[in-house]
Amino acid sequence: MTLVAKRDAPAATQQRGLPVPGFRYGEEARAPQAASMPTPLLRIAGVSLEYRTPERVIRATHRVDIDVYEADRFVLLGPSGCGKSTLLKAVAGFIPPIEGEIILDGRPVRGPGPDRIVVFQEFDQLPPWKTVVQNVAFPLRASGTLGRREAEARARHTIDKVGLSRFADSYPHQLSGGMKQRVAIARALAMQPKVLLMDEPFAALDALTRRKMQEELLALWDEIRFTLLFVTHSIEEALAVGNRVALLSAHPGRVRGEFNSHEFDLTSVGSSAFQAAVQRLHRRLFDADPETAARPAL
Ligand SMILES: Nc1ncnc2c1ncn2[C@@H]1O[C@H](COP(=O)(O)OP(=O)(O)OP(=O)(O)O)[C@@H](O)[C@H]1O
Repeated sequence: MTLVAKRDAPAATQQRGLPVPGFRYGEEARAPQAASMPTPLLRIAGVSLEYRTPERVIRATHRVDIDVYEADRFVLLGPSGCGKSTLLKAVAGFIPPIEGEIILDGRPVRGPGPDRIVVFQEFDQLPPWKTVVQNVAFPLRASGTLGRREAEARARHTIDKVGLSRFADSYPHQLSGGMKQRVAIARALAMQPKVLLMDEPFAALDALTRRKMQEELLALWDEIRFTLLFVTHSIEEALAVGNRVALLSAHPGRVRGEFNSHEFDLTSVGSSAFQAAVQRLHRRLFDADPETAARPAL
């Protein structure tokens, strides 16, 4: 695991598990010269977010700075209530920052848009009366993005990309959980978003199913290389799913550090290097916070 002060190599330049040119592993790793870095696809710059109720103002995040590059699997990791979901909602365009700016592909985010799609936990709840192709085509039609024929063609193309063309005319109940997740992600990818947003998508699942879903997600990323912003409060999940992890402090969320985790995947989970990384992140998350120091790694 590499700790970097600010930002790390974009996934587009990485092979999972292989060193990135210009990077060294270990605590002394340095980010390459700014001139050699591509422009971030998503820039969260000094973003503070608040909720206002008649009684009080709740600050959810405080001056968060994060750069996400194309094809990153970028994870927001932090304890419950640190503002991860709020940050994701702000990127989705549902909550405007009270200070700072969110910039996607050079343009400030001013509201929701089809260039940012949230994949919800309920990927197991695809409308059962629609076939896979109908499920994937539905948002394209409902949003007025494409007409019937074009939507079906795009849906079939995307279903092919996620490796489900043999099941295009099947119904959800004929698919495994992992296949349903692929359909849900295909539905999002068919909209050709710039970033996929996932908020604790596997939190409600049992350990085995969760692992299967994580495998499916990573396999899909290997094939398609979409850009992912993923929220979790599980340190293990963050290290296994992400190539970069931003650690947020307890309420209000501030970035406590950024970690390069692309040397890990699900096969590393039992390794001593992985466990050492978990411990290090755990200390980093909780050490300076006596109230939460006693909490176990999730
Ligand atoms: N609609 C809301 N109105 C007022 N306060 C809110 C609202 N939603 C969230 N909050 C507060 O904002 C803070 C951040 O909440 P948020 O849900 O973003 O945290 P989180 O890190 O995603 O937590 P968890 O891991 O438990 O989902 C918390 O203190 C929470 O109580």
